[in-house]
Amino acid sequence: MGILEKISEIEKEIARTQKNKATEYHLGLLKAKLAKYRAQLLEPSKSASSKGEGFDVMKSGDARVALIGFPSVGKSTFLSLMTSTASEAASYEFTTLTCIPGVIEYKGANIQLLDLPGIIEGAAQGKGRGRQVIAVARTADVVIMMLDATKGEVQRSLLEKELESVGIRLNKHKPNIYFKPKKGGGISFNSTVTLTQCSEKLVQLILHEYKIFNAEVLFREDCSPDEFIDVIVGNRVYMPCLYVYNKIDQISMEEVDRLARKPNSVVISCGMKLNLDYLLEMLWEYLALTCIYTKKRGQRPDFTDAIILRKGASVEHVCHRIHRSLASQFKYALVWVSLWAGDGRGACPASPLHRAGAGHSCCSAWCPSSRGVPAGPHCLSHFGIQGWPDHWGHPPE
Ligand SMILES: Nc1nc2c(ncn2[C@@H]2O[C@H](COP(=O)(O)OP(=O)(O)OP(=O)(O)O)[C@@H](O)[C@H]2O)c(=O)[nH]1
Ligand SMILES: [K+]
Ligand SMILES: [Mg+2]
Repeated sequence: MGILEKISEIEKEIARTQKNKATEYHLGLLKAKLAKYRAQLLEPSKSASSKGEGFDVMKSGDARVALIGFPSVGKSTFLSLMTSTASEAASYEFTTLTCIPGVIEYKGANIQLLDLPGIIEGAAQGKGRGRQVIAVARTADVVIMMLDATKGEVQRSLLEKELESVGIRLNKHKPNIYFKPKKGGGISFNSTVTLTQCSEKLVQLILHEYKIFNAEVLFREDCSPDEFIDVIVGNRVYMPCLYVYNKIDQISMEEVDRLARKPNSVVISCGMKLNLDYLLEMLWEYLALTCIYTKKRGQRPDFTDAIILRKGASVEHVCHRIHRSLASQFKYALVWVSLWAGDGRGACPASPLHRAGAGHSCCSAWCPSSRGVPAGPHCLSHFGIQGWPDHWGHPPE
């Protein structure tokens, strides 16, 4: 039996096994087996590596964002709109066949945006260019999962499943489990919290499946067996993901409202340039970047020249960015925190959007001020608005 068949056998068995106390160990074991086969599947075969051609785009700028989605959801249209790079867009599927990089300039940062071929169900197993696309996704700082607002929710769960199956964990944090394989001494198991999903016995069974008989395990969080397996397997990528529903010009305002309220989601129309500036703000937040400006005594900082670092960066990081030898001779720093730069939301004078005075006249977030009140056209910010769907009524002033 091939690996694909083994995987599908196990998946079927998991599906038909009722989840209860009596089957807990059996299910745990099945999941461990499944993770093992999937890992085998992803081991680069010699023939597959040669197919990576054209996808080896150099990382550049302050951060990298990958566009993942089914064919014809508007990924290339989006790249052409947000960057100075043109990527061919057309109404037929698989217009884009390779990875096309562009640069978004925002708040003084250069964000590399990667347009990629559409992926389909089975991508992780090598259908279409799925494997290469997913390999690129793993190198990104944030994934934008672009979805067609006119199509059903199933596209979202299918894509999530594809990414899950290759070890990409979306909007999840690394499980707080300490795990250290040892040379001897058996398995020592401890937890600092009450566990409701895993037990010592289950942990042992799973470890044995991986032929690990000596290890130290400490649960600091009430994790599931899947999360524990992730820790053993190791090479998981924990990545922020923004779900972007495009083509909202084609759906009703009620539907737009429903989609916009989903977690980690933004609604846009590339065709009519709706809500793109809000998307940029969200992207900035998900990238967790921060602008740092240096200033001379008695002078204002130069807001057009930022040092871009990840949030949480220290003064030492800043020193290293300025010059390699600075940190070792460093004495002290005066640090100001500016409110508009601090939360990444306010009007940043360095933002090309704000400087150009584009849009942003109405509330940019999805109606944070009108909880419970149905959303309307006033909730959408514009990015040089290019039309307005008639079926939404009057556009905002
Ligand atoms: N109505 C509407 N059409 C859009 C919008 N954005 C893109 N399109 C159209 O959708 C079609 C597909 O756009 P592409 O940008 O080629 O989509 P893609 O995701 O790059 O497609 P592949 O490269 O084939 O995977 C084109 O005909 C676009 O004009 C939008 O906001 N509204
Ligand atoms: K297309
Ligand atoms: Mg495309």
